[in-house]
Amino acid sequence: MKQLFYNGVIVTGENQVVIPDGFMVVEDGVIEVVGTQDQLDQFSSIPNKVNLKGNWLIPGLINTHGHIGSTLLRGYGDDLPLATWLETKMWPMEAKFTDETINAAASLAILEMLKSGTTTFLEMYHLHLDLIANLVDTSGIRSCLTRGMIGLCSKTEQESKLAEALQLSRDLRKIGQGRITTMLAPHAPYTCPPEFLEMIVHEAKKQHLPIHTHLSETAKEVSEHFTKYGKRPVEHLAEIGVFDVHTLIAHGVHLTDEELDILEKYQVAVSHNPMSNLKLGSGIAPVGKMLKKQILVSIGTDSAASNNNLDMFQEMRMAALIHKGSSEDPTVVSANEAFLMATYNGAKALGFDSLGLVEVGYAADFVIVNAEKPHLQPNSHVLSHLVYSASGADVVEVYVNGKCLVRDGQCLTMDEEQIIFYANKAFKKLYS
Ligand SMILES: CSC[C@H]1O[C@@H](n2cnc3c(O)ncnc32)[C@H](O)[C@@H]1O
Ligand SMILES: [Zn+2]
Repeated sequence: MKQLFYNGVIVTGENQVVIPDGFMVVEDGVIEVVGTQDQLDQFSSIPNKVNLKGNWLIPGLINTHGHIGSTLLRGYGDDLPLATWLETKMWPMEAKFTDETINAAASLAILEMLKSGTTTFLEMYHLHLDLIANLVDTSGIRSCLTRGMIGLCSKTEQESKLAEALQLSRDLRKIGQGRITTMLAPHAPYTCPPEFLEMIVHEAKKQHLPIHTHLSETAKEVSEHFTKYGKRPVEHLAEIGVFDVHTLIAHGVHLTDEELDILEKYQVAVSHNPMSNLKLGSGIAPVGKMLKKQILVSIGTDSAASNNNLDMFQEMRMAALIHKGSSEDPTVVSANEAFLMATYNGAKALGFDSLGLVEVGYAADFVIVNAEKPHLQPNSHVLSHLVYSASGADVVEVYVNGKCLVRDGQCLTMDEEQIIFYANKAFKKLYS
């Protein structure tokens, strides 16, 4: 089906050119034409027309790191450092999770992400990934699903976790009409002994699967790693061969210049999670240095338990602001760089081809932002407003593969009232 979107402001291409009087033609989920209003006559016979009414049409946002399975732990365990938070709050609670908890948590998260303009997300989780995949399927969102593996267990258990991850990888890719991809996800070097990481690398190479892992999130974990192994985590993973396959690391807060050189050499991609890093008191990632080195930096929210929301506009804004403050240099992470990090860089980090831009030949994953909001006036500096002023609450419509998933701020594929009811019901059961 051909669709014509006209009378809009379109943010297009890798350089984020703003077309003030733009239109776009989509056919079978792919962007076919992007042009200016004066060329519109040739397309007037297309029967399915959407008047953008001067609103802004931008690429869908891409969240490259999170744990939507733990969304019901939002607000539980605030104001703690990572290790205490994981050991005394997250892990004991996650041990009580049932399929009902995961369904409620993941539905709530997908609803929140779609309504705030996220069209693709990466999930690292160890429980009921099959249920999460079904929600991806029915909601229409796009996802990279990774079965998180903690290797603090016997070799037999490690083998069974890896076997499950490989089986899930095969099965989940068949769901969601091509919208689901997978990676192998060792949780972190401090929860995955070297022999377990070697097993994972072996399979990743054999199955041509990328690797996703938490890395160097806190100073504590890095210093404990050095005491245990006599080297820093990045060197450790490089020696084990993790970076021989495409790797996306989450966080990368505590990295030396030598470690950044290694990440650059192996073209390791980074998911920058500034809000979670601030909330857990982990620190500020050296993103300015990463960008100078041409390291691919994308943006993730981490979970609602450490953020505490999944709004990629807010995350993008934080990514653009925080490095200016910490380096006392306002040129670090420009609005254009932050926007690219939240869109096209995310697509590349997750290994999706032809995704993350409003450009001919790209998947029609896009978002329409209400240009009439007071905080977006005067409405001429579109990219600046998108990064420094907008939030997910400004999103009015969301499309994935050309299919409308959110219209007038309402999700068409999910029952909001029911999801909120079940989230609170599951939450009460969990805490009773
Ligand atoms: C086994 S994969 C999921 C596992 O990761 C935990 N988690 C959530 N946020 C973080 C983080 O910032 N660093 C490390 N681990 C994290 C989550 O609670 C699950 O147990
Ligand atoms: Zn995480």
